[in-house]
Amino acid sequence: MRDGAAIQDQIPDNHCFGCGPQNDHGLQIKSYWRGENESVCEFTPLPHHCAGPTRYLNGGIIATVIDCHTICTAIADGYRQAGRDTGTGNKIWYATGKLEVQYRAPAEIDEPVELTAKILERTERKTVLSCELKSAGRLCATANVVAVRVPDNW
Ligand SMILES: CCCCCCCCCCCCCC(=O)SCCNC(=O)CCNC(=O)[C@H](O)C(C)(C)COP(=O)(O)OP(=O)(O)OC[C@H]1O[C@@H](n2cnc3c(N)ncnc32)[C@H](O)[C@@H]1OP(=O)(O)O
Repeated sequence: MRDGAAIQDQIPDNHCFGCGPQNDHGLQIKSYWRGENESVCEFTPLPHHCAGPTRYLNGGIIATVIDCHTICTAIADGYRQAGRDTGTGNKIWYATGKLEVQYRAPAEIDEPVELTAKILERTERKTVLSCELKSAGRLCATANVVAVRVPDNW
């Protein structure tokens, strides 16, 4: 279950490698709200996203999709807290202040990965989130992320 349009398709001017619709060479992940404080994302790896062994997903790609899914969730939440639809009015941006990933099991390269992010805490300047990444139903990575609000000229 997921709510509404993809968060990334509502955030303007995003050229990020992991989540920017404007980046033709990027991963272009898509995240969706699932209720008030939770969001989900499904990403299908390509063969060249592999680790050393070709059957497993590269750890940097795992960190990137977690980073982008959680930061885009923080951005969309910033708009929600301001009482606006995502992407409307003055731009709201967050950058990654902290990204702590624990790799618990290898993720299969030929299976989609499923991410679930949860907002744990929010203040004026930062949003703290947790994230789980699963592959074929198995928990492969967990993360703690601090998203810090940054100005438009960051
Ligand atoms: C136009 C902008 C575009 C932005 C890109 C969007 C692309 C779309 C999505 C892209 C998706 C991909 C996204 C990417 O890849 S973003 C690219 C990767 N990230 C970076 O390059 C960030 C580089 N760092 C900075 O710019 C600054 O250091 C930041 C902005 C992070 C903080 O700046 P500053 O130091 O001035 O902030 P502050 O001192 O006022 O603190 C504010 C609050 O934050 C808390 N805190 C700070 N750091 C940390 C930390 N390390 N751990 C824990 N907490 C931390 C701090 O305690 C305080 O909390 P509190 O004490 O108030 O409770």
